Amino acid sequence: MKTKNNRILKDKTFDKSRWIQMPRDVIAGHDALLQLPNVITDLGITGPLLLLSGKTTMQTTGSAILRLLEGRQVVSAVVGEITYEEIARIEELAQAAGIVLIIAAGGGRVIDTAKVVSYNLDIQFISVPTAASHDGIASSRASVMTEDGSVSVAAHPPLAIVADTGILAAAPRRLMAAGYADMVANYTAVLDWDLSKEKTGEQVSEYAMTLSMITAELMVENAENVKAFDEKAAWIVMKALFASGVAMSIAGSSRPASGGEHKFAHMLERLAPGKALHGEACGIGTIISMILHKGDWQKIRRSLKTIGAPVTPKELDISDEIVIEAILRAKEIRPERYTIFDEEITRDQAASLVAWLYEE
Ligand SMILES: NC(=O)C1=CN([C@@H]2O[C@H](COP(=O)(O)OP(=O)(O)OC[C@H]3O[C@@H](n4cnc5c(N)ncnc54)[C@H](O)[C@@H]3O)[C@@H](O)[C@H]2O)C=CC1
Ligand SMILES: O=C(CO)COP(=O)(O)O
Ligand SMILES: [Zn+2]
Repeated sequence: MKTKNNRILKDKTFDKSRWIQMPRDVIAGHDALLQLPNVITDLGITGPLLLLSGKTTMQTTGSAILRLLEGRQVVSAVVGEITYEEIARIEELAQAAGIVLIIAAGGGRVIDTAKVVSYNLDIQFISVPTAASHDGIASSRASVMTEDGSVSVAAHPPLAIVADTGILAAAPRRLMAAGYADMVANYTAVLDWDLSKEKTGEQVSEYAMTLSMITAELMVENAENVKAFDEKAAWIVMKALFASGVAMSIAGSSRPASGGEHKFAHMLERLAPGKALHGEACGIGTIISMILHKGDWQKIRRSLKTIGAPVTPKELDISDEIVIEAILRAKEIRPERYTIFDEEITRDQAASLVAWLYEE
């Protein structure tokens, strides 16, 4: 792994200064993908490119990108699960081909993989989301699956984002509903950060908290518009996903967008792999967390129901027992991150929390 001077600076903790990294170019809207060649030219990048995509998305957006970049040297690779092994495989490929820029076209896992490889090899990357399913599109953090569960690691934010609302609107509706739920999760993520400040003295960023909270509020206010799952809806959700990513970059951690509801979601993914999309699990975690915080959980539940995101384990084909287990074991994920799930919850309490999910 290369260690450049700027990496040393970036990783160093300064008492009185902060290093915030943000994307430089953001191109969003109808047919935005067609601008990709211009974006690369604008960035002044010449040399071999690496296109990363998923199994499905390589055949659609990935292929379209290869056509758009005809005449340039492009190596392509399909990314699987996001694990350290997979990251190492892509790093070897990038180094062997002398790659100067990565283009990540896919869902959250593809983009997170590119982010980590970009950071580790000090190569820039462009984020081309194919689904409005997560708020990692712009953030400088990545979530990596390990044997001990999900870990949040330092990564590069994209140098540019090319978000084509036509592509996002054409993706399965379930994906945009998941992105919506990942945003609604910001409500309880912020409440947990505040709770941790009170209980553990953790430092918070008021700016990051406010920005994160606004994105959640905008989602709830726009539930009826998002429900259409058209390009306008993609635009609304995309803007919020972007802003939430910026909140994470300001904070220098995923804290403003990931609290106990995310710890629950990561545990659920471990206990019932492949059943729920990340955002879907976070949505259910948010309802549970809001009940624990004694906040307006019905508002969260109503808004998720409006856009068709799941609000019960049954809708995800997951048993109530597994969800109870995920509530009780959420604290095992990132124990250093204090949230309401780290307070004492008995099995009976967890069971009644799950029962509340089914209440009309
Ligand atoms: N770094 C960060 O700040 C964040 C990272 N994440 C991470 O992102 C991941 C979740 O992202 P997701 O996109 O939900 O998961 P994902 O990357 O697994 O994608 C979900 C599914 O959607 C498919 N898909 C994507 N675009 C499609 C399209 N246009 N048409 C048809 N199928 C399409 C993918 O092939 C995949 O099967 C998790 O690993 C999560 O931890 C989530 C939020 C923030
Ligand atoms: O998913 C996130 C925000 O939506 C952040 O990811 P982590 O929960 O892995 O920190
Ligand atoms: Zn999330």
